[in-house]
Amino acid sequence: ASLLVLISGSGSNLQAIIDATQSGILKDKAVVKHVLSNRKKAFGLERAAKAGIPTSVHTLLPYKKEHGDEEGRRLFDEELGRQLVEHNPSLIVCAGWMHILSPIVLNQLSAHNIPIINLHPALPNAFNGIHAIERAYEASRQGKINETGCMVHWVIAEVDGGKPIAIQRIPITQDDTVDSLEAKIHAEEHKLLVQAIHDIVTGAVPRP
Ligand SMILES: N[C@@H]1O[C@H](COP(=O)(O)O)[C@@H](O)[C@H]1O
Repeated sequence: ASLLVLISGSGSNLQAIIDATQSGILKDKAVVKHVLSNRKKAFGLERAAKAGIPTSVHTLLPYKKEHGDEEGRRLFDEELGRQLVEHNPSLIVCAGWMHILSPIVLNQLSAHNIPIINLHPALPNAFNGIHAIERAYEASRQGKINETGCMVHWVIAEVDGGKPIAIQRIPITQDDTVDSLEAKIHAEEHKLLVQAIHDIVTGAVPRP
């Protein structure tokens, strides 16, 4: 199976996928065909280059500058969808991709039957959107929750709202700090994402 990975930052989850395709559970089952970032400075691009994986950068700002916010975003999304379809991967993986995928992009992908998944550092419908780890930590300090987690889900237009594929619950302890909680979540994410990709490309998890 060919994977196209979307990133915006450090790429530690991309690295977990690359390692798994080279010597882990994805060996001979999947390859990372291309890495696309919406940020030029994303360290994940260096990780991909080091692994010999083709990369590209597609940024929103030039579109906004030339066409204004709304039209710029629409044209950015249309071009993003066109590029993703052109690569024609078996599966698109959002691994730390921080741009909301609009129906403009998702409709192009479903028209070409290309499935897309996302990784989110919280449990389903608990802390959708940004700063999920910090918000979970704050809620735990207020005694509202004592666990959080991470999930891999199918992408739909509702941010982090798609059907979960895999979930990992993570306890929040009294002596946790935001940093220790973040470290716990990232460690689990690396395993959960690789396992979810494995289960999709081997057919253990049916496509939506
Ligand atoms: N959306 C969130 O962004 C983070 C990306 O980490 P990295 O893969 O860039 O290290 C992950 O925690 C992911 O859940």
